[in-house]
Amino acid sequence: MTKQSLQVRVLDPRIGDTIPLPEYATDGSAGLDLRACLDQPLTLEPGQTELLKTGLAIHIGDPSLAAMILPRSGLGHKHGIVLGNLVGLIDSDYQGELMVSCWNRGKTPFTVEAGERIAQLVLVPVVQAEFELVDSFESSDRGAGGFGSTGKH
Ligand SMILES: O=c1ccn([C@H]2C[C@H](O)[C@@H](COP(=O)(O)OP(=O)(O)OP(=O)(O)O)O2)c(=O)[nH]1
Repeated sequence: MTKQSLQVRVLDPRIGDTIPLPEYATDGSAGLDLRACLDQPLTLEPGQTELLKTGLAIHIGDPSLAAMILPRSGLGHKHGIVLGNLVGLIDSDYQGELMVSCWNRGKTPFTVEAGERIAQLVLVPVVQAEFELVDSFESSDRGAGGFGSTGKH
């Protein structure tokens, strides 16, 4: 499998030392685990949202690519720790620190430890649209029917 080269800057000396660089957990993993680059453990109370540093910057560079920050399933399902922005979109020209908005949507406090895996980063292909203004569309099977128009729900 061909891998996409990705420029990464380490912004905190602990990355690559006490906090591992992001890595794919298995050969088939789609996401790179992002870790919390914290000075001390941080307790998120129920309903609380905090923007957490990762200590890393990436520059994707190619506008036909982007990256998405997605929640980790176990953290979200078992502990209610998801993303305050639901999904983070990293533009190909962004060069700042990767930040993770952590939201405790659960009912109990959750403590994030320094170096803990808090989210995952997925590289995705992007096609930019160029508008072609038209007065009407060619007819299609669905037409303008949306939101449950094909069945009961
Ligand atoms: O979870 C996230 C989401 C975004 N970003 C960075 C990368 C992205 O390229 C930049 C801007 O994100 P976005 O365009 O979603 O933010 P905005 O609120 O629309 O602000 P802007 O005016 O900066 O576009 O912030 C993160 O580090 N983490």
